Amino acid sequence: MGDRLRPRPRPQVTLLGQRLAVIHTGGTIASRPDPGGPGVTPQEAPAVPGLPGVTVTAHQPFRLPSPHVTPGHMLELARLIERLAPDADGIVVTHGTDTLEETAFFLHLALATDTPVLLTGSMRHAEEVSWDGPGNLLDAAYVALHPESRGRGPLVVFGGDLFDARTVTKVHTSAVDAFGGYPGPIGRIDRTGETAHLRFFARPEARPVYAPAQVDARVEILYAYAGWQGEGYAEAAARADGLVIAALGTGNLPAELLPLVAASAGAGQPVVIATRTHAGPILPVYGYPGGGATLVAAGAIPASFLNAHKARLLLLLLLSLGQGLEEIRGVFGEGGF
Ligand SMILES: NC(=O)C[C@H](N)C(=O)O
Repeated sequence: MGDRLRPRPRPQVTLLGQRLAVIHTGGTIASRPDPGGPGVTPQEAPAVPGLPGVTVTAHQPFRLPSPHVTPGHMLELARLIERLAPDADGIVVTHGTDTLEETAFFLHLALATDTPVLLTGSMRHAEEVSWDGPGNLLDAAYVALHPESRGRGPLVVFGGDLFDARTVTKVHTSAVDAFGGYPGPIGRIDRTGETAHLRFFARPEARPVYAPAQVDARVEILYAYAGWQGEGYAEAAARADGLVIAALGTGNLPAELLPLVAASAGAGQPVVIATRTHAGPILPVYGYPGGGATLVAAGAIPASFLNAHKARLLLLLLLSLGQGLEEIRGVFGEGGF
C-alpha cells in the first residue's frame, strides 16, 4: 500500500495533565430567569463539567447578553486569549449565540495563536429541562484539548458540529441546532463515556492576522430591499469611514444606488457589497444600472462569501489599521481572511 493510502494513526485526546482556560462572557449559557425582571438574563457563569486530570482555570472579562457585545469587547477578549494562550493547551469561550459568529470571526482575524480556541453557548438556559449548555461546553473542552485542533484558528462547536469562523452563522432563532452556514460543518465531535470521537473534514488554511491596537473606525451596514431608493445612504456615508451593503442576489442594487456608491468610492470611502441571500459569492454578473458589474466598475468592493456583518468586521479592522481603499480592495479580492 502506498503512503497516501495508508491510514495515519489518529491521535487521541489525553486529558491527564492538560491545561484548559475557560473564558465566560455571558449569553444564555450563563442565564436564568431574572428574579426581579421580566425575562431571562445572564447571571452566573456555567460550571465546567468534570474533566478528569485537567487543570481548569476560569476567567470572566465581562458578563453580557451577546447583543450588548461590541468590537471593543472582542478586542479585550482577543488580548486576554493572547495572554492565556502560552500557558494553556486549549481555550474555550462561552458566549451568547446572537453575535457569537461575529466574535468568532473577529478572533479569527485578530488572533495569531496556534492554541485551539473553541467558542460555544447554549440555546436553553440553566433552568430549562433541555439545557444544552453542559454538553456544548464539554464538547468544546474536548475539541480544545485535542492535538488535531491546533493551528486551525478559532472554531465554533454547537450540537456536536464544528464550524469555521468565516462561514458559521446562526440559522435558527430558537432550535437547539441553531448554527449552520455554507458549506457546512468542518468537523464533528461525539462522546461515548469519556471517549471523544473527533473528526475534521477539512484542513486548516493560512490566515493573515489583522490586529489593530484599537478598533476606532466606524463602519455601518445598509440592507437592500425592493424599491430602495437610497434612503439612509447619505446619512450613513456622512457618519461612517466605510459602508457595507447587504445587497440582492449576487450583489445587485436598485439603479438609484449606483451614483451614490460611485460617489463614495470616488471620494476614497470603501463600500463593500455583501448579499442578503444566505449563501454564495458576490459576482460582477449584471450590467443594468445597479447590477453587480456596474457597482464593481464604479469602485465597490465585493465581499466574496462573507455575510454583511462579517464583512463589516473585516472592514472595521482594516480601516482601524489605517489601510486605504486599494489595500482593502486587495484583501477582499484575494480572499485574505
Ligand atoms: N442563546 C443565546 O445566547 C441568545 C442570547 N440572546 C444571547 O445572545 O446572549
